[in-house]
This record gives sequence, structure tokens and C-alpha cells, in this order.
Amino acid sequence: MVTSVLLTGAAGRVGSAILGGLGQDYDWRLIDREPPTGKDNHQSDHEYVVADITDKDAIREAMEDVDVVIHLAGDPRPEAGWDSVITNNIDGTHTVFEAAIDAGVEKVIFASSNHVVGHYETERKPDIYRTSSDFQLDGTELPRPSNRYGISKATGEIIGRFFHDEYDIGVVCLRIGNLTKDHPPIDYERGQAMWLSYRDCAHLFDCCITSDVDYEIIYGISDNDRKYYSIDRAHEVLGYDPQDNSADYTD
Ligand SMILES: NC(=O)C1=CN([C@@H]2O[C@H](COP(=O)(O)OP(=O)(O)OC[C@H]3O[C@@H](n4cnc5c(N)ncnc54)[C@H](O)[C@@H]3O)[C@@H](O)[C@H]2O)C=CC1
Ligand SMILES: O=C1O[C@H](COP(=O)(O)O)[C@@H](O)[C@H](O)[C@H]1O
Repeated sequence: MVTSVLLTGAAGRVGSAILGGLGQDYDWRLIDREPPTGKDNHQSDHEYVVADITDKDAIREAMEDVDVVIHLAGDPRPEAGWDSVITNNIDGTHTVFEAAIDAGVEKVIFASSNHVVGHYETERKPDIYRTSSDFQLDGTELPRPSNRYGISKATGEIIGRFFHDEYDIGVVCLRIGNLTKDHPPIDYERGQAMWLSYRDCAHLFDCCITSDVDYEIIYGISDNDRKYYSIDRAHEVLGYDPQDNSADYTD
């Protein structure tokens, strides 16, 4: 049974959604290069390590007695430059996986992104964002990154594939859509199609923590009418049962 979870990038938005929903359910160790913000993002009840994920010694130490790692830390900006994504997203992810293997961690849940496959939209937009389109990606397609950030997240998925195949660690790559609090993005069809609510986000990560997995690529969105990412795999493998739908707010 999973009891101890290490959460990298804990001070950010996704970390806040996870801790807000699951803060009482596991023994958390939080890592971020920024100190706790003191805002209402649920960090204060848990052990908190201020460290950069590229610091191998610090990450190795933080990995002790951990069952599962949720790896969120990185540069989340679609417009991020090459130097930043090389350091924070690619090198940092490799460091986290390596330390997880050395510590005997059971599973790593990696925050991947819709931007791994952003160029599938290029020849299909704006129809792809609308309910009249039945086109869906399901995670078996090859990456078509929309930017250098997307390249770095596709690389993170490949890093996870290597460590799974080489060492048999469980890996879930969650291609997260667009997480916003309280309501979906306004006047933004793409964002509404890939909306992930805070409560569905927490539920999805909980499903990842508790499920037996080998290597999975899963789309992380709510049950939006407009969706062009299939959530069938998330339902089948993880038991994901989302409660929210951007159509309830926007259409
Ligand atoms: N928010 C969203 O809608 C989506 C987020 N994601 C991914 O989810 C993860 C979390 O995203 P958000 O919470 O939105 O971003 P955020 O910027 O709110 O949080 C990221 C956190 O990681 C920390 N961090 C960054 N680089 C670090 C490093 N080298 N060492 C230690 N800590 C570091 C930052 O200080 C920050 O607290 C990111 O990997 C992002 O790419 C993917 C798709 C959509
Ligand atoms: O991966 C990410 O994707 C979301 C959605 O992308 P956008 O280009 O439609 O805004 C983004 O908001 C988030 O910052 C990023 O990490």
C-alpha cells in the first residue's frame, strides 16, 4: 500500500490542486526550489524541502523511504526557451528518475503536457475544438510538439520509458490539459476542450497513485463535451471518473 509520496514542484498550481484534494490521504514530502509561499496552497502541513531538482545529492536524499513520486517541477511555459527546458525539464526529470530507481521507488507519475501533441491541431483547428469534430488523440500517436517546451515533455516521456524498460519501475505520463481553478478558461475554445478542474486533477493523481501500472501515457482532462483527447484509457487503466465538464460553464 502506498503511504509516502514525494511531490516535486509542490509550490505550483498543479501541486496546489493535488494537495488541496489529497493532502490528508498520504504522507507527503514536498520539494520546490522556492520556499513555501504562505498562500492558501496547502503546503504548511507537510515536510517541505527547498531544493532544485537538478541537485542530485538533494534529490537523492529527498527520495529516501518514498513509495511514489509525483514529478511536477519544471518550466511550465509553452514559450520557454531551450536552455531552460534542457536544464529544468530534461536534465531535472532525468535526475528525478535516476534517484527514484536508486531509492527503490515503485512508481513515478510524470507531469507531461498537451504541448507534446500540439501540432495535431495545426491542420484541424478550429474545428477540432468543437463538438462537431469527432477527431480524438488517445496517447498511442507519435509526438508532434508545438514548441520547445513540448519537445522537453516528449523527452520526459521517453526518459520514463527508458527507466521503465530498464528497471521495471511503474511510470504514468499524464498529458495534462489546461488546469484552472473554479471554472474553465473564458473565451478560449482550446482551453475549454482540454480543461482540467482542480477536483478532477486531484482525483486523477489519486488514481495514478493507487493503480498498478507498467508504462502509460494518459490524457489528463475533465469530461468536457468538446474534448479531442480520449479519456478512455484513463478510465480503463486507472478507474478515472471525472466529475466536471467545461460545457456546464461555457456552452
Ligand atoms: N498547469 C497546467 O495547466 C499544466 C501543467 N503541466 C505541467 O505540470 C507541472 C506543474 O505545472 P504548474 O503547477 O502549472 O506550474 P507552476 O509554475 O505553477 O509550478 C511549477 C513549480 O515547479 C518549481 N520548479 C520549477 N523548476 C524547478 C526546479 N528546477 N527545481 C525545483 N523546483 C522547480 C517552481 O518553483 C514551481 O513552484 C509542470 O511540469 C507543467 O509543465 C502540464 C500541462 C498543463
Ligand atoms: O502545458 C501547459 O499547457 C497549458 C495549456 O496550454 P495553452 O498554450 O493553451 O495555455 C498551459 O496553460 C500551461 O501553462 C502549460 O504548462
